[in-house]
Amino acid sequence: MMEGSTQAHATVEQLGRSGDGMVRHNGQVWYIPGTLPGEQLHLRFHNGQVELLERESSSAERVTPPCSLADRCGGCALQHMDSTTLLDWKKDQVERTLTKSGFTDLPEPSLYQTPPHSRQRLDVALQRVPGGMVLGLHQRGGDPVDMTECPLIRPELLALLPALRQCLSSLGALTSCGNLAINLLESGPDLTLETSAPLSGSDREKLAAFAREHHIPRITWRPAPGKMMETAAQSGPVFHHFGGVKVSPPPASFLQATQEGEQAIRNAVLAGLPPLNRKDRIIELYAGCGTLTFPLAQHGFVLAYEGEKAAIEALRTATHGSRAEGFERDLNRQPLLPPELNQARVVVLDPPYAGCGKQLASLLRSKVQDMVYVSCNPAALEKELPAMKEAGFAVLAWTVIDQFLWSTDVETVLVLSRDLKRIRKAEKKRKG
Ligand SMILES: C[S@@+](CC[C@H](N)C(=O)[O-])C[C@H]1O[C@@H](n2cnc3c(N)ncnc32)[C@H](O)[C@@H]1O
Repeated sequence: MMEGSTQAHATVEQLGRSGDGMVRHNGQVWYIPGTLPGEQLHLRFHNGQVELLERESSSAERVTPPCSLADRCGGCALQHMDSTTLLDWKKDQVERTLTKSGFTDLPEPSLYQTPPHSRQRLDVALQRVPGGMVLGLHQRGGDPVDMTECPLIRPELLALLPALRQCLSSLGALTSCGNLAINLLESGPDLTLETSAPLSGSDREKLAAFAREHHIPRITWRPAPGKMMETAAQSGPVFHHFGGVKVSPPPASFLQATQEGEQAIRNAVLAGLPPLNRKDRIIELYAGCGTLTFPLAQHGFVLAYEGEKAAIEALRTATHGSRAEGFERDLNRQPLLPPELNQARVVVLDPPYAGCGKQLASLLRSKVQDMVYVSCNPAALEKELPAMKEAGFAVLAWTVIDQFLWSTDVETVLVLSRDLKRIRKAEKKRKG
């Protein structure tokens, strides 16, 4: 045995937020990737690190990962867990967050899990290696793993990867590493490429030929995240429908990860609206380019706010003839104020991963009685829910959507109200 190293046996108590099994040793907490609650482990502790020597028992919830890259690729932390148990684990996380924030006596949640082969949005790292190009997700804290298979993504995306890899490895602009975002839109895959050096004329010709051959309507290039984008190749129009309305999403725009998840979110949001007249105003915050706006516009008049210029421009262009109006606004710098919010019969919000920041306080100070909150991050919810409880809101319904299968991410739709009549009605319905 090496100096300073000790060995011990421990049982995994629970999964941590990153999906790793948690054990205790000498009063300290350790996380072991690839292990599940109840499993007994033989561990070695050395230099402040833990090493799994042997998994001595297997949980009944353990399954064989469907992907041979599962132990390396950073995309899926929990492929070794039965997916029904995984959905339950995600539900428990949200439930714990709600109860911790004071929302007890909760209604039964609705649960939804997206199937394999459904991911329509992909963000992959590119790395030049001797003889070719690696295209894939990073291993945890390491290099990208070549995506030679993936049971998560849509089959048409997987089928495109070999030709894409070949095309990208022929580009002079990819001297070392880069990034590629793909949104699979109705018009076809929409590609946004970042490269380590500028695109040459010959690179552009190669991308244009690739776009024509593989029916890729648009390939956009930018030198780095946040930098100006330019179209590198365009072989046709770019479009997608949201709630029956045709939108032309900008490059690298936000798109829900799967169509099935998008539909589950939309259904939960629409089911959570209070009774509305068509004249009633719905204020939608963080609207993107209209995923929820146009379905909502069939129930009331939507005032949609979004901070990203290109996204709100796409939304505004598509609003002609619909019952929605779009506004560009950075809701952190310039949150909607109570007098603006008070005109809404209901507020629907779908903030980014970090949550809704400064916007929340003014929302809670307003007279708004009903909200539908879409969250992709229980940790952000944990920060924000206590203030909602304090401001008198009750949870009328909650839906947990496992849109990111085999990962630890979880999407939640919360229907919140402080309208006592509506709360009582919902309670009566639930209990009686
Ligand atoms: C989770 S996405 C939801 C988008 C849309 N609801 C959908 O389902 O496609 C969050 C959106 O918030 C926008 N956003 C992020 N920070 C913002 C801010 N400070 N002000 C306004 N919008 C912001 C992003 O551009 C993104 O479109």
